[in-house]
Amino acid sequence: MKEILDAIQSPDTTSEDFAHIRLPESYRAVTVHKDETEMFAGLSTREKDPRKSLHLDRVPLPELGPGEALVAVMASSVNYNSVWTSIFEPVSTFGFLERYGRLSELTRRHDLPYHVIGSDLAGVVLRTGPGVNAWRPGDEVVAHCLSVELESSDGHNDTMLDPEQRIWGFETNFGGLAEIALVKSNQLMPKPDHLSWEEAAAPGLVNSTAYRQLVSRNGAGMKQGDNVLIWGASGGLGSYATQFALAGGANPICVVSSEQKADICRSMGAEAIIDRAAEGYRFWKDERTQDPKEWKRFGKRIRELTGGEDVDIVFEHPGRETFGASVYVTRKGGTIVTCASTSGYHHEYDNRYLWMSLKRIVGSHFANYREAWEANRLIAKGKIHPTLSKVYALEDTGQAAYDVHRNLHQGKVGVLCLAPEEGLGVRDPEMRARHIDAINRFRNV
Ligand SMILES: C/C=C/C(=O)SCCNC(=O)CCNC(=O)[C@H](O)C(C)(C)COP(=O)(O)OP(=O)(O)OC[C@H]1O[C@@H](n2cnc3c(N)ncnc32)[C@H](O)[C@@H]1OP(=O)(O)O
Ligand SMILES: NC(=O)C1=CN([C@@H]2O[C@H](COP(=O)(O)OP(=O)(O)OC[C@H]3O[C@@H](n4cnc5c(N)ncnc54)[C@H](OP(=O)(O)O)[C@@H]3O)[C@@H](O)[C@H]2O)C=CC1
Repeated sequence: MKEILDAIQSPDTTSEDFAHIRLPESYRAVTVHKDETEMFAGLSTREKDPRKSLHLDRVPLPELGPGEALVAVMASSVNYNSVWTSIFEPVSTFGFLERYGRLSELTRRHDLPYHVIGSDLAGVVLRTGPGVNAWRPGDEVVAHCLSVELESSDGHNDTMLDPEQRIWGFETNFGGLAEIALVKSNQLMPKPDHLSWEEAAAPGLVNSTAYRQLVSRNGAGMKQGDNVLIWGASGGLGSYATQFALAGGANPICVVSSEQKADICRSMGAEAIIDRAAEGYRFWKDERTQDPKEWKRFGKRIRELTGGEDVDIVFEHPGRETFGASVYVTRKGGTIVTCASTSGYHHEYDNRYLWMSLKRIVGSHFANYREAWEANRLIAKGKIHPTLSKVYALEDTGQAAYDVHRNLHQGKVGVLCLAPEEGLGVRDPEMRARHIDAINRFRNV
């Protein structure tokens, strides 16, 4: 591994050198174990501790197949899907690996008693498999997390609709929280030159998801002037949704749960901010009963902030706890676009407010290659910035996932994999200098 790291850090290493570099037989990777899927049985979601289930193991290097690439991972980031994996909710990810393993001889590699997790990376291509022409050893890359087979016609208008669509490092093995990752070559995109490895690894999954959910015509198709209600506006998804709304001439109404988070939203340029903790909204009276008076109080607050207007788009992901309110506060003809259900996946809302006011609920999930590419291009052009707050060592990934699970973090939490320290990998210092305040906005807050 030292030879690989030295090659990456030397400016003189050629693609040819990378192509001939010796690959190790094994590498260090963050895993969950199949024989531990019941370890949290009987505990509440909150009590399930990722620090107990995430392991740093040495695992064998997988064989490289056609259309694939092995990438030396310099840095990765924690996504909420890794939290779900680590607490074995809503289902154990080993079911995904078993199902994928049944597909073909090649996919059988993924069905193992351990799952190498992680759905983001920034690093360097080490080897490419047969049929890969667009990428070469030595290319500095980030990887998006859409894995598709594309053997069916269904996915050929929009690859997210492929019946064999999977999220890499969640529904496939050999993910990015490791020293080496296995990806399909159509997951690769150029690493933005002005960012360090850990900064480049931070946006990927959430930036692409927020782009499809909010900006793309496959999602809400946001336009200039739209009022956009953004739940968790300083979190992983929300910190990018807020930037897209501002950059696209829309008006974000940012919901957060502390004054500190409100300050971060202000520093991004948002003006309309609701501190849900300070204002004490209780959309549910008890486990089964919602309180429409609270939806109305929330809607009034939005109208105060917008000069009397309701929201065109709700950027939804908390799910059960907020969904009834989200449907209520959307304007006539508006859109509730949802990609998750962090607080519970059985939603309840009053359907009269949906049909009588001609509102739409749109489901959105990750992004196709083109959408991920467009989202990454905006990062590379310095129009949208990483929201990295804190960086952990690979061996501390359990703590990093714990922070995200307990909502102790801001923006994104990074993980150094092969990178020995933060700040490496910047290839365009001039451009970086122009954007340094925005790049560092979330650091250490
Ligand atoms: C990028 C980051 C993203 C995120 O972070 S998202 C958040 C994390 N993700 C999650 O929380 C989602 C985790 N996944 C799940 O919970 C489950 O994954 C799903 C609920 C999404 C799906 O569950 P399943 O059991 O895989 O699907 P089924 O459809 O209930 O069962 C599969 C069997 O049911 C058959 N079936 C499907 N549709 C129908 C139908 N309409 N009528 C009859 N049968 C149907 C299939 O064919 C198949 O059958 P056969 O088992 O024999 O292969
Ligand atoms: N389908 C897809 O493609 C994707 C789905 N996801 C899913 O989206 C969800 C959020 O992911 P991500 O943004 O990265 O996570 P984060 O934890 O980084 O951010 C979520 C934010 O939501 C807010 N929040 C949490 N719980 C509640 C609640 N009960 N009510 C209101 N607000 C709440 C919090 O902000 P605050 O406390 O400040 O209000 C928090 O910062 C996860 O479930 C994840 O799995 C993520 C990416 C892609």
